[in-house]
Amino acid sequence: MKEAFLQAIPVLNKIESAGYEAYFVGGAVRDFLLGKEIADVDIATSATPEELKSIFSKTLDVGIEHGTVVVLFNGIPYEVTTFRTEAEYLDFRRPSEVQFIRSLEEDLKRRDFTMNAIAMDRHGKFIDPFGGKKAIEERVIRTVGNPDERFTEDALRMMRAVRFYSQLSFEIEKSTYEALSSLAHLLEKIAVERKLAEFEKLLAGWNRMMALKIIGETGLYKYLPQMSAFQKQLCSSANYHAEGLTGEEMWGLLTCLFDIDQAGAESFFKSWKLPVKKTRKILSILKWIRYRSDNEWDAYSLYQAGRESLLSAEKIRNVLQHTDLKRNTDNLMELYNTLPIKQRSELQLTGNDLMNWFGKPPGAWIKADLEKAENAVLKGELRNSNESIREWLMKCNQNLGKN
Ligand SMILES: Nc1ccn([C@@H]2O[C@H](COP(=O)(O)OP(=O)(O)OP(=O)(O)O)[C@@H](O)[C@H]2O)c(=O)n1
Repeated sequence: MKEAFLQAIPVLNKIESAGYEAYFVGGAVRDFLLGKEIADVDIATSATPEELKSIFSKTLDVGIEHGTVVVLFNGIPYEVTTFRTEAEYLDFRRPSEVQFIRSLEEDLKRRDFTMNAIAMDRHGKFIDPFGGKKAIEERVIRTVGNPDERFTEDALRMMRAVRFYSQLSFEIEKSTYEALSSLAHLLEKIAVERKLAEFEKLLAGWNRMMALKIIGETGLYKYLPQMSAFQKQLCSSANYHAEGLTGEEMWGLLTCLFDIDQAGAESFFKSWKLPVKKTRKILSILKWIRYRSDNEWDAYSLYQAGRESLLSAEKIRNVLQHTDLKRNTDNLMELYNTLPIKQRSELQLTGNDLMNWFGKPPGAWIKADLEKAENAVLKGELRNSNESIREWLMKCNQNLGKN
C-alpha cells in the first residue's frame, strides 16, 4: 500500500474500533490502481458526522450538511464522509436532501464512474461492486448504472467524463458517450466556477486536444461560456499537437483557434471567471502572437515581451503552424540571451540620476530619456554604464539644443 494510505490507516482503525465501517474511496483508490501519484486520501464511513466528532478530538465542519467532516490526524487533514444517498436532484446540481445510510454499496452506487466507485479497506482489500477495476484495466470511462440518471443527478459529471478522458486517455463507453450528447443541455444550470475547475483539468490532460473535439462533438460546448460559436474549431482541434503547453498557453491557443481579437479574448476569459492575474498573463502572450504575425523579433520587442511571454507566444505559434518548437525557440533564446539588458532595472540609469545631472524638475522628460537610453543600450549603440549613459545623454541634449 502507498504511504498516503498507510499514514491514514490509524484513522480507519479508530473509526472501526468505535464500531463503524470505514474505507478509502474515490480518486485516491482509482489513482492507486492506475499506479499514479496519490494526492488526497478520502474516507467513507458508516459513522454520522456527529458520531465522528465524538471519536476524534480534532475535527472541522467543512461540509457537514453533505456529511463531510475533516478529521485532523497527526497534522494531516482527511475528508471523512458519511455513506449517503442523495434523495432527489431537483436542480441537476445538488441533491435536495442528503440521506445518511449505513451501507457502503449504496454509497458507491451514487458515485459518477465505475472507476471512482471502488472502496479499499485497511488491509488493502477492494470492494468493487460495479466493476471499477475491470474498467480501469480496459481503460473505459463508464457511469455507475444508468448514465442518464448519473448525469441528471449532477450535470457536472458530463464535464468530468471528458476531463477524465483528457487526463487518462481512456475511451468513453458508448451509452455514457450518448448520454453526453442527449443531456448536454443540463450543463446550463451548472455554475461557471465548477465548469472552470473541470475545464482547467481537461486543458492540462495528455489527451486534451481530443477532449476538446469531444466537447465540440457532443454539444457540451453550447453550454460552456462563450463557446457556442466555435463547434467547428473545437471539432478540428485534434489536428493540432499541443504537447508541452502550460494551462495559460492552452487558453491562449484556444482563443487563437477561435480567431478572437484581444478585446474578445478578454471578454472570453471574463466569462470563464479566470483570475485577473492569469487573464493579464494570457493577454500579454496573445499580444505578442499578434505582433509576430506581422513582424520578426528584434532586440526591442524581445526585451519588451520578456522571456516568459515570448517563449509562450512562440510555443503557441509553433502549435498553430505545425512547426518544430525546439529548433525555433533555441535560436530565439540565443538571440534573447545576447540582449545587454533583460529588464528596466538592469539599466544603469535612474530618474534621480537624470534630475541630478540636468537639474530639472520631474516630468515627462524623465520617461522619454530613460526610454531613449534603454533603446540605445538594446541596439548596442551605447554601453550600459552609468558614466557612458551620462555622457551620451549630455551629448544628445547638446545636439538637441543646437538644432
Ligand atoms: N460530481 C461528482 C463528483 C465526485 N463524485 C465522487 O466523489 C469522488 C471524489 O470527487 P473529487 O475529489 O471531486 O474527484 P476525484 O475523483 O477525487 O478526482 P481528482 O482528485 O482527480 O479531482 C469521486 O471519485 C467520485 O466517486 C461523484 O460521484 N460525482
